[in-house]
Amino acid sequence: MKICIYGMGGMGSFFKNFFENRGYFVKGYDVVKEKSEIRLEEVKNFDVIFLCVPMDKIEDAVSEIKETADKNALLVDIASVKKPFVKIYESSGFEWMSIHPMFGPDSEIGLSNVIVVRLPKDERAVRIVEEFRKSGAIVSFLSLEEHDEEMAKIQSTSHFLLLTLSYYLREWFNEEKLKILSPISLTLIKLASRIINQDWKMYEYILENGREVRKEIIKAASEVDRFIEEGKVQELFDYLRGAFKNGKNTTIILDSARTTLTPNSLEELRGYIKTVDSLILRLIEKRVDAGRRIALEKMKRNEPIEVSEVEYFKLKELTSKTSLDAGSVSSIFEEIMSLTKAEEYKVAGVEKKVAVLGPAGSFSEEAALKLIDSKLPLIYCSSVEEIVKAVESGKADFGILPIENSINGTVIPSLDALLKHDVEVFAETEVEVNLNLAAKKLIDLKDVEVIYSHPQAVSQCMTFINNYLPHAEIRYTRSTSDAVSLLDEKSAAIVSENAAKIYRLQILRRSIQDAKENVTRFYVVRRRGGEVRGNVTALFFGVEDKPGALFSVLEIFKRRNINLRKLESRPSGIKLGDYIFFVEAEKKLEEEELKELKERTTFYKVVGVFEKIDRLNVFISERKESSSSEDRRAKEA
Ligand SMILES: NC(=O)c1ccc[n+]([C@@H]2O[C@H](COP(=O)([O-])OP(=O)(O)OC[C@H]3O[C@@H](n4cnc5c(N)ncnc54)[C@H](O)[C@@H]3O)[C@@H](O)[C@H]2O)c1
Ligand SMILES: O=C(O)C(=O)C[C@]1(C(=O)O)C=C[C@@H](O)C=C1
Repeated sequence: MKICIYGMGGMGSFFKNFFENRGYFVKGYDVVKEKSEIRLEEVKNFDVIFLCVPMDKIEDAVSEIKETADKNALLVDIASVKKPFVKIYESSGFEWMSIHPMFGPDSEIGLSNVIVVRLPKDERAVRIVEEFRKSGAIVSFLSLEEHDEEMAKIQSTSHFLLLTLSYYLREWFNEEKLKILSPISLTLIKLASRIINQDWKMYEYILENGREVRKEIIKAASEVDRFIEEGKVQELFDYLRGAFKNGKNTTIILDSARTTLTPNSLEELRGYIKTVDSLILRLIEKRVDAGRRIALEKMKRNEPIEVSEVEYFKLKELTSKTSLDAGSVSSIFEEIMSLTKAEEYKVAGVEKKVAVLGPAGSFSEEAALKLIDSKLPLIYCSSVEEIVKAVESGKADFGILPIENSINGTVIPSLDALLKHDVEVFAETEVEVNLNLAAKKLIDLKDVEVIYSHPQAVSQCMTFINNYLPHAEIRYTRSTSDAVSLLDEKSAAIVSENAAKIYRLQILRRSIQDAKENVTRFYVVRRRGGEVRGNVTALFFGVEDKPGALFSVLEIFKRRNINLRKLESRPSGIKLGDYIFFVEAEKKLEEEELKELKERTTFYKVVGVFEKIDRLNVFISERKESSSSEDRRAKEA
């Protein structure tokens, strides 16, 4: 979906950033050359046109668009009132949708209201609404007539009252008066100034739309006056409380109004910073509170607490909005997000975090689910090295990495990461691997032009591919579930059943792996220093480059009657032909054996002594037993 923003003023720039940050191709056109990124003729290359010109320019803009744009383009109207423009859109020949963003260009989308006034049966329109919803906006629906009626009550009233207030105070008010204002009057005056200093034409449309309402307000003012004159203020308050119940949480509004002032002396500047600091603190508390509620929702949905893509895009968006040093701004928000996550983990009862290979639907996730039964503690990493690093740095308490598959053998990147980094293998588990060919829709195998998957998964399915998909091109991805994001109508992915379910794919063929008995073994790693259990030792060692060097090490195991489950060699990375060996010895090696190893090797590194496990405790003890206690906790909170 290519989006053209037609009119790159306040709202136009807002929508350009909004869609660009969500990965869309967006370009802006404006009559003012400096603001324009494309020429008018290029508007024809776009399939959605957001009309962001002032209301008095809508008619001209639609005529211009009619001359140039593709007739299949979708027009998006964002005007503040609707009735005056319906005919223009209806006669334009374009499909059109109409929304009203109930916020200004300087606002944040989260919890902002977006009113959908006309939603055609068009995939693009639905997608636009979905983007708002996904960004935390509150989306409501009103008909065209209802919209203008409601806007008279909503916008015409507040603008009329603020204009009336400033009109009344016009001769009295000056900057000196700021020193004696109350927080409420300061807030109102600041809001009035905001309106007065914007484009009057937009307000003219809005105020005109509220002709009846204005008369009613004047009447209401004299009724309120009568209550006061007759000594019935309590009655007035009681009466109004019926409708306006909640006055809490308003201190932040009043304190924020003070941050719009300009301090002068050093003392005032320090006072200003104090107010800002306390606002930041209160806002962080509110943010953490929202995180706690998110955690409850994640518990219900069994979703991980940590969502690194959300964090990544958040930091990207935040740093793009400021001229402050991007690194410092990122660090501050990373810290704030850590605090939020720590509280989320507390609410969910997660004591230990677990790094797995992502994204969701990978076999590593399946191994984790087998051991933990919950996705809450999972941190999805994009490579096995990232898993090991997460454990090494303390970001995760445990890491689950594939070490060996019954068909493909050793997972080399896992070995390399274990050699390079300092973590301890303390457990292992096995997962049966069932691979399926899946696509976005049910298609014939002969129509599959591309197959996406992880190299290991592909090599496990070569017989099937050679027999049924010899014509298809194979493209490798970082994980089986990563393949899903690349799918189009003519491609298929080799994925787990879990991934097919998560990503709503159609399974074209089940169990396509060569050997029906297909098992992957996973290591569970932690930082060094935990209690040692089990009787298999995993270790690396190096030997001198001379005849019999490897034999002399293996001789130790033979003589001591220690069976080796595994023997792998990896290039040392120092010079060609120089190798490092990895073994799994079926014994917890003792001092004596290690001493002998030391004598016959150039180096050795024990990566762990491990046992087979089928549970991994990661929740605080009281929560461990059942998911019904999880439900209870969610309800209590
Ligand atoms: N500003 C708000 O708070 C707000 C809130 C909700 C909805 N809206 C609606 O958004 C629309 C735009 O408002 P705004 O505040 O962004 O206006 P704006 O004045 O900030 O920007 C309008 C832009 O349109 C350009 N323009 C004018 N005529 C043009 C033409 N014929 N072709 C191409 N570009 C042209 C101008 O150069 C300017 O850059 C209006 O319909 C308004 O009702 C505004
Ligand atoms: O958006 C969420 O899912 C949150 O839990 C909030 C939040 C955050 O602090 O911003 C915290 C954890 C996630 O990793 C992403 C974001």
